[in-house]
Amino acid sequence: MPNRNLRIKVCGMKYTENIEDLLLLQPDYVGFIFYEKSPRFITTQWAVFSSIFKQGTSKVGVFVDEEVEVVLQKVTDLGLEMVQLHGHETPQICHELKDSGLTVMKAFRVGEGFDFSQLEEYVQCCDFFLFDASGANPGGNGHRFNWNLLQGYEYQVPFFLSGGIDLEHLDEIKALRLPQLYGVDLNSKFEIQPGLKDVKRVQEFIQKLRA
Ligand SMILES: O=C(O)c1ccccc1NCC(=O)[C@H](O)[C@H](O)COP(=O)(O)O
Repeated sequence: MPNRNLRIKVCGMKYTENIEDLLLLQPDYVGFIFYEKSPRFITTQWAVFSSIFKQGTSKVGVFVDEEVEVVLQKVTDLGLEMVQLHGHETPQICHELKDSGLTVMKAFRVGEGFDFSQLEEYVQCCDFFLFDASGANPGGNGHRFNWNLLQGYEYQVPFFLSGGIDLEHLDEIKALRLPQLYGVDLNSKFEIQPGLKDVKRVQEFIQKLRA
């Protein structure tokens, strides 16, 4: 069976009109970067954003080694449905966030020699994992990693595939046979500039993935 039902997360959105255009495509998740060093760091007034979201698309806050209190405050203020932790957050931090009722996704950078057993202590406290590539920044590097390495993943926690995903990878993604693969995460390869997505290219990806 081809991977037609994969969820779509579009990450690093920044501009109101661009978000409105994207929402017409009904992505499952839209990610906002709350990491000041990222060129996708969200600076637009959130009040504008929160009013344009429709049912069916979840707002994801992406944090890097942020204080739990700060994360929780953002969740409350902005109505985030999920938090994506992209730093060195411990299982304890994930537990704290999950115990407060949040959906938690922990990101890991996968490369040669990646030890999947380190995920064991995250299994109980994460709803999702996100597998990304390494790079100079904690995320949004536009690099792919060797997806064959994911054959070594043996836990039940569903995961998002991430890292440099582009239109040219569609066939390969559809052909992946990874039982826990839940969704794909699109970011820099679909950008006109950091934080501004080429919505037509995202649309092409979604249509072709579902076709
Ligand atoms: O996108 C960022 O600038 C970013 C910065 C710091 C932490 C996480 C970040 N992005 C998180 C994501 O979920 C990205 O979509 C993921 O890293 C893949 O990005 P890309 O390689 O550009 O497709």
